[in-house]
Amino acid sequence: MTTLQEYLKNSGVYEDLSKIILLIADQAAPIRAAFISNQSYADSTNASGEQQAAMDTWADTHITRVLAKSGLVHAVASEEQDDITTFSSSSKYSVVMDPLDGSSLISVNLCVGTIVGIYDGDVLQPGKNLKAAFYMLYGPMTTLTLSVGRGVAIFALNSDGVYQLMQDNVQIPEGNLYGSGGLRTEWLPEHAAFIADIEAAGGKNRYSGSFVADFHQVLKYGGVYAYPPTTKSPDGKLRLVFEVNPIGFLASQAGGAVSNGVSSTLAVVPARVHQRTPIYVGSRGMIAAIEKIHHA
Ligand SMILES: O=P(O)(O)OC[C@H]1O[C@](O)(COP(=O)(O)O)[C@@H](O)[C@@H]1O
Ligand SMILES: [Mg+2]
Ligand SMILES: [Mg+2]
Repeated sequence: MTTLQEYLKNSGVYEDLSKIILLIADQAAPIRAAFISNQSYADSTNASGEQQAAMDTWADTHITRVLAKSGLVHAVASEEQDDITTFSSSSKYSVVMDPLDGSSLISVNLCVGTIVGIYDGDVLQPGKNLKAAFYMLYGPMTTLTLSVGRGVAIFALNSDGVYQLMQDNVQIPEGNLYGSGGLRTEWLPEHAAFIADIEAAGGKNRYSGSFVADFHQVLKYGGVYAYPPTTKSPDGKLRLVFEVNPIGFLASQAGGAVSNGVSSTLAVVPARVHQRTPIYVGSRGMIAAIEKIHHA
């Protein structure tokens, strides 16, 4: 059995970066334990104007507090915080996070997760500069899907509270599952044509309302997750910094791709911490197909 600690050591990851990854990964257990007493939806909204779930703020406060105490990072940018939080630390690392992704599913006990990216330097960097990207997925198992720039590995938290390696060198196969956000009546013609082509080829709709869960299915089975531009929201719904970059980095490390429908989002330099972007992420063939439609 290879543990997360051993994987990081064998991958030659710098000690301080490993410590940050291990520290955040270890918050999966307290986050899972908090669900039962944080089922409500607060009357507060986040910087994206979305109603916050009690678990959104609980996970955000908890992880931020743990990172502050550790002295291991100099800044955190969170989906649930208006501004970047800075710490008096000499660390060169900063963290971007969606502390709880899939918030609408908390009260129906479906799969949600925590998405994290780690930079050397500040947080407003393109996703291709990430030094680590990972997500914890709170499902039947607690899993951690991670890349430190040497491919993608999946770990599961075992009964001893140790993350054990389940799969290394994960590769996204070509596949035709699709999950698409947005109201069908608000899709733009290019997206509608893309989905129609997938369905005509026998593609199945797999969309749960949790980006991190839907992506994990695409990572394993192939296909595409999309939150497209719509007539009401030309930039789609997901945030570039906290959601699209870490997951897009993982997809690219697993032989897949990420795009805004026209080109890769990994090269985009974020102008604002909460900026949204349309996203298509998954099998290379799927991303090539949507970009071909836009370039036609
Ligand atoms: O309810 P919609 O519009 O389908 O949006 C669902 C999408 O929104 C999200 O819940 C946004 O993430 P948060 O839950 O972190 O806000 C994604 O996880 C999910 O894919
Ligand atoms: Mg999210
Ligand atoms: Mg969230």
